[in-house]
Amino acid sequence: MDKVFISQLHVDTIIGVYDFEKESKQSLYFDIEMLSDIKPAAENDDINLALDYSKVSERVIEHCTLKPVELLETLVEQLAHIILSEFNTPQVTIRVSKPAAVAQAQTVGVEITRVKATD
Ligand SMILES: Nc1nc2c(c(=O)[nH]1)N=C([C@H](O)[C@@H](O)CO)CN2
Repeated sequence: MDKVFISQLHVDTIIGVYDFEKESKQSLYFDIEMLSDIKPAAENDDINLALDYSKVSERVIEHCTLKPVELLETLVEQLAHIILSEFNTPQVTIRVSKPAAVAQAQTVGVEITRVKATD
């Protein structure tokens, strides 16, 4: 199937295990890939038939700045659930990077792939 993707979506938010991390925002970067049949949107040239990456981006930013969590794992599981339940995609892969977390590394993070539950 085709994919709609978002690359390096930047969100500043409170995230982390340690006390000092709960006092100031840190940068997270999201790479998101969503399976999508793009043919209906392409054939009709209609945004209403497309998986709108702008709306997904807005929703991710909104959620990240709502209620702080400690782990990247918690955040990406929440986001995968939101994307699969609110948008027309059967599978999402989310990779989140936290570049300031480990000084000796370029970046660190977590990646998950989740599929929509079938009835
Ligand atoms: N697998 C994970 N490991 C770590 C996380 C995390 O969210 N997932 N978080 C931290 C701390 O918050 C760290 O970012 C502070 O430097 C450590 N390990």
